[in-house]
Amino acid sequence: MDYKEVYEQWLSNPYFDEATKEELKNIAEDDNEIKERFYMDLEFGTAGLRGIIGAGTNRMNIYVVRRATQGLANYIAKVDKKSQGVAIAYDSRHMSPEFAEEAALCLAANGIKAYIFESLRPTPELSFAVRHLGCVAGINVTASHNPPEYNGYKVYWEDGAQITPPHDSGIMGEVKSISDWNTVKTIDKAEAEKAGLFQVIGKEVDDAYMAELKKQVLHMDAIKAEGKNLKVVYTPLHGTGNIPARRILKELGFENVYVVKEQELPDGDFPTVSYPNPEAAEAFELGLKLAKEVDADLVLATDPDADRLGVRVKDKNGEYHDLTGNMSGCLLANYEISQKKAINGSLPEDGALIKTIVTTNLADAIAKGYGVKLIEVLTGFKFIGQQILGFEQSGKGSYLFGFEESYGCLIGTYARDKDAIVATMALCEAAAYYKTQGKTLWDAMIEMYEQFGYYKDAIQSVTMKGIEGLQKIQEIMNSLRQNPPAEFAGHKVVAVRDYKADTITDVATGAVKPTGLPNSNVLYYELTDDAWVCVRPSGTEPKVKFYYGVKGTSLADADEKSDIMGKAVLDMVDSMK
Ligand SMILES: O=P(O)(O)OC[C@H]1O[C@H](O)[C@H](O)[C@@H](O)[C@@H]1O
Repeated sequence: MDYKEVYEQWLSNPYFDEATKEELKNIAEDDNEIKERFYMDLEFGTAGLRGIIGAGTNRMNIYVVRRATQGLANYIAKVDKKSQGVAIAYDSRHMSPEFAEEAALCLAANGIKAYIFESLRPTPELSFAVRHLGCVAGINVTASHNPPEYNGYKVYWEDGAQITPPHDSGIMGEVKSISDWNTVKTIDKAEAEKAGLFQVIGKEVDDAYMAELKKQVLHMDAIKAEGKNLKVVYTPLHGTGNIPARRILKELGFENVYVVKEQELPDGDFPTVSYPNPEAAEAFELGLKLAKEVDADLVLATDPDADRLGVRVKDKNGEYHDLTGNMSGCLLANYEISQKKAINGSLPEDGALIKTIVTTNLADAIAKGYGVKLIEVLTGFKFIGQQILGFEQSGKGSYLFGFEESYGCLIGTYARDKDAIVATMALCEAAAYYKTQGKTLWDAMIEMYEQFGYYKDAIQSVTMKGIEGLQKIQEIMNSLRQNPPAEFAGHKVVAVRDYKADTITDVATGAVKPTGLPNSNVLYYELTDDAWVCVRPSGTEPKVKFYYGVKGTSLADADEKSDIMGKAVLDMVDSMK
């Protein structure tokens, strides 16, 4: 069926409600809009479904949510795990509670018990809840850090991580095979409750989650000594972090937590930011203003579903420094690994630090420095979660720390997705610990660079929206594959990794070896002088991402090299637009 036919079907099928039809009738004269909404079904990307809220198969609405849930229910029935139930959470976005309830009612109609949170909760708490309640799966209605017009649907399996093979293709296959909307089930809420298939959850899971976070503290002594002195500015960016982040800090003894008032309460319009992403400088504008007023040691911002944490830290001269996800991830990796070693006397023989392929090589240097294994996975925290499961199943491997450049990390294994609440806690703990030694977090950062090398990494993203944008992104990837660059900013390409073709080609010898990772549309250039460039289409936003990294001899040298590399990357992007 072409997009026009699908559009007509939505208009004529009694299954769809009148408001949806009205919305669709209003675009009858706009062929391009009809095409954008119906030329494809919304697909699972890096982190589940993500799309603009509205009517259409390529949009987020109750029908797309129900169909995805019916596919999940069919898969759960197939693997014979219906009795375990499914946990459901949602964030502060428009339609999030509605979509969550639709998902719960679809599951209930399929005889699967839904455990649905009473109000908004962070993504990591959902991941924890799946494990805690012994559910077979989890659903989180969130579009993470995307702009306000978006919503999304993340799916978790019983280990608490977002779905990876074989469950991802199994579930997606079930969703795709639903062609008749009338096979998508739902029931009344009262009926679902009566049948014991709709259970509201809240406090008990919250308390258990908090208890797990507290178990991750390494230096309660430092918190006791400095918790009352450390000044922290925190913003939940209108999302889910407000209550849990403040609760954990308060219960541990951090007395000076200043919350950015204008961004404290949940609001799906995200009125103070155009883009609620801690990677964007604007997310910190109000936080930094408050930090200067109260002379805070650090500024923390969690994204709307509180799985990612952005960080700014004050140095001894009172200047605030931006920490990228690579920097804060390494700072925490170094703190966690060094202190576990100090406290336990040694690290587990099979301890591992896990990062994604687009994450800084400083992580490799840290792992090497502590003699622990470094594991690289594709982009997506789900692949870090998958490694933890692998350790459990094989009995080999101990998880030390895992992080990504995009501000996600996890301490401990109580959850299997990145957790900005535990990261908030650990950064405050690390700040308290370094304060007991007369150091700031920025001092610790510089010490780490001195020990392991001045690595600097950055990213340039180019937004290309709609069908045309998608094609353009494919053209960029194709053109790079056909004409491999020989150098970037004077750094020669030593090897080309093509994760789609599963090849690593040594440029000098022509020798080819496999990447060792699943297929993915990613190109990675290993360059001379420890530099690198990587290109991949985003799986959550209409963007192509250019990541790059350099290694300098000092902070200033790394900055300069990074600027030059950034310019070379931008020139390349411009020439391809
Ligand atoms: O780069 P994208 O595909 O848009 O994904 C953006 C981010 O999405 C999730 O948060 C993943 O866990 C991250 O690994 C990823 O960096």
